[in-house]
Amino acid sequence: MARHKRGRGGATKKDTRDSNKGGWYVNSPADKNNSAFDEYYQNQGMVPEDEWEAFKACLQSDLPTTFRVTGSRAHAEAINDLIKSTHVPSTSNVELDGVKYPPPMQIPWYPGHLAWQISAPKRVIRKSEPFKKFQRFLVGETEVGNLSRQEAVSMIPPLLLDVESHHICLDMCAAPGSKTAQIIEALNPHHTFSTGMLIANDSDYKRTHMLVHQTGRLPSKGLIVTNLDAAQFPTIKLSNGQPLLFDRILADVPCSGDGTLRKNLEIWSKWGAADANSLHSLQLRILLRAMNLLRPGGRLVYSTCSFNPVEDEAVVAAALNSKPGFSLLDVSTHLPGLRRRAGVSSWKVATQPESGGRKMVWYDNYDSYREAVEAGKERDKDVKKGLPRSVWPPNNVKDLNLERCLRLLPHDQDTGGFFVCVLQKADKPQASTLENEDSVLPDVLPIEANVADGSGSTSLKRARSPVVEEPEAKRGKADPLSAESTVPAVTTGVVMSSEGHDPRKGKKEKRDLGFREDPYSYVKADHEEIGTLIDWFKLKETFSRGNLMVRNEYGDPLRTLYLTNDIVKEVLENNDYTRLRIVSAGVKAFVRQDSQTRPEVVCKWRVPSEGIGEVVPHMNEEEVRDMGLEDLKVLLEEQYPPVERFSPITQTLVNDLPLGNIIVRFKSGSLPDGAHLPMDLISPMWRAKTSLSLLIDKREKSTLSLRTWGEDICKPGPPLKNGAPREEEVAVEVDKTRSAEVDDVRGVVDVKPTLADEGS
Ligand SMILES: C[S@@+](CC[C@H](N)C(=O)[O-])C[C@H]1O[C@@H](n2cnc3c(N)ncnc32)[C@H](O)[C@@H]1O
Repeated sequence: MARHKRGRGGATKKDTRDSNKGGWYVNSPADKNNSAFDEYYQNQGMVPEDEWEAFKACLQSDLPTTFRVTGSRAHAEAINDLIKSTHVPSTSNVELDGVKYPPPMQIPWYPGHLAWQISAPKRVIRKSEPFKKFQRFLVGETEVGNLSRQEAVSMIPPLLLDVESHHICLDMCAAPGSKTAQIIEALNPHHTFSTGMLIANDSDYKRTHMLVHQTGRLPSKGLIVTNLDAAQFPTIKLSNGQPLLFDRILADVPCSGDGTLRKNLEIWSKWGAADANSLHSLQLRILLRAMNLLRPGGRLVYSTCSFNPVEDEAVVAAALNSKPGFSLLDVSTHLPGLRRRAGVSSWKVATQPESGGRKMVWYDNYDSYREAVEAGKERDKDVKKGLPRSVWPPNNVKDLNLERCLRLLPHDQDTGGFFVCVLQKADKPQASTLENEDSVLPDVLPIEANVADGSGSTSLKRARSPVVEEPEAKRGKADPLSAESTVPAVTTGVVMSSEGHDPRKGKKEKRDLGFREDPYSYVKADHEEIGTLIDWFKLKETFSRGNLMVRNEYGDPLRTLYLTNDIVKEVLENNDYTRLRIVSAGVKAFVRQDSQTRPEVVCKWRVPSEGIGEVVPHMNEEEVRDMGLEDLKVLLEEQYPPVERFSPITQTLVNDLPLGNIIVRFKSGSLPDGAHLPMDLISPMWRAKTSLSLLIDKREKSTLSLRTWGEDICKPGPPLKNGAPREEEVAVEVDKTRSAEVDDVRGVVDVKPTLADEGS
């Protein structure tokens, strides 16, 4: 693959000049320049000539920080109001070295004005006290899931997906999960019980744990995280034997990422035409698989953070031509206030062959490219494998309504660059739907003849042998383009024997023995432990006691009980979890409090803070105990305050309570010391023999304190004695449970998003 030489830690000017034989200077990231990039996009014409300077200048400038107030929380509005009433005024008159900087501004096109942009540069944020305070607020609220740092343009695809609470959704390339979070929010709007599901998938195992981490801030009983190649996403079976089809699919595919040049500076030096060319096939295979998995009438959003038509319109055009019954949806009236450019219907294709000194070579069409390949002007391996015909505009390109695609150019609204479009599947099932899809050739064999024959026909033949360049780095072990790589149906389930023997079929199904996650099984609804916690928390009939799941083969409630909804249960019970490569499912609803071995503790389970939203709505109202803001102060100031430290009302209340986990509500209000709790707060608390403690971790406590008192009033807890927690040290147990989550993920502890991922 023709590429610019890449320095290990970022190429220096000298390095790159030395490596440059044909006059293609690759600059250091600091230069924010790449002449190949300029030539390529100036030739594409999608940035009008008279806007080139503005486009380029914007790309070379720093990207503003943007974030969203998460929408599924009842208190999203309260948090938004807090920003408006406290932080906007406090940052309104910031001046540094004679320059005035604006306060955070609401992004005009984001629904409910729940998204914000900070234009002040990082240097100013670091130096100015009001911005520093705002930054601390942002970090804390992001940790607890009230805010999500995300690039503005990256917020668009989930908004166009139009998710409702009953939808069955698939996020095919989901990590690190900023769009996944938006889909979860849309599935769980304020105060409604969602019956929908989201499968968030990524082919990179480590990155699926970023997803688990990210979605842990927005717990949902309708969530499954999987680790599969999206282009071969398996057919999921339902209990009636039918395949599961999705109402909504997001294909936010891997891409060359030149739309992120403002924050991923290393792309300046690495950029080359070959990257987009090599990604085209994978992107197309992912999109085609998504189309097969969509239900008739369903909606599919395809997006990239690349400007390149080869990764954008070319993929969409080839997909539309290959699958009848799909059309591009006109979303021009959606998201008013968002400045967007129409998708293009003509584009050019270039390569940068090494033999030509990496000079850009333009090909008008597939045939001229093949001639060059045969004449030895391109790479030797291109004789067998090279660019597919689908990277060029098809002859019927004008019939495809590609202008309905959206391209976001940075200088329009001071954002990153992005491409997005919405595909709608016709209501009536078409010939190539899921039922027969598994038996046909893999989706992206290069597409022959008809597209380029001028007929304008949407029917396509498959070529006999693949002529598709596949990015080596992205390719899995099995070549997905080979005829053997049909998409496997997942038919064995957790109900079957561990050997994967399917009694219905009388044949053995292969399991993925290399997949090292623990199994999933449901605890019997009449299990004694379930009965104990139903009695203890006074859970009503509305609580689905049959939907508590554990991570062991036998359904034993040993350490953690996860709650799922019915559709997730159906998927888990009818499909082999190793074939689906399920990394996590549901929400952590109950955790065993093992240090509490006293006989007086009737129920040894507690609700972790992530389970509160799913458990509390099913409790009898009187089981949620009210406490005052002054009690909250005591609980934050001390880790295990003795009962005598609390208000007389609270002392009377707890004296009547047995030992164990109780759920408390602190009413919104104010204190004479200036504290203000803007919304009711429901939290798990442990009633020990002589003390009380909040069952939330230190970071959550600090954030709560910052929000309510404007400062961190939490004091550090006492050190452990020989590692053994005392009865009062329950809060330490809370943190230990978090490390147990790391055990669950089997050694994958590197879950921090990289710079490139942030807000992608
Ligand atoms: C652009 S990022 C997705 C960003 C994500 N949607 C978000 O909003 O946070 C592309 C992701 O695709 C994943 N990926 C690459 N090849 C894939 C494949 N064949 N199947 C599924 N995921 C893939 C990468 O690991 C990467 O996490």
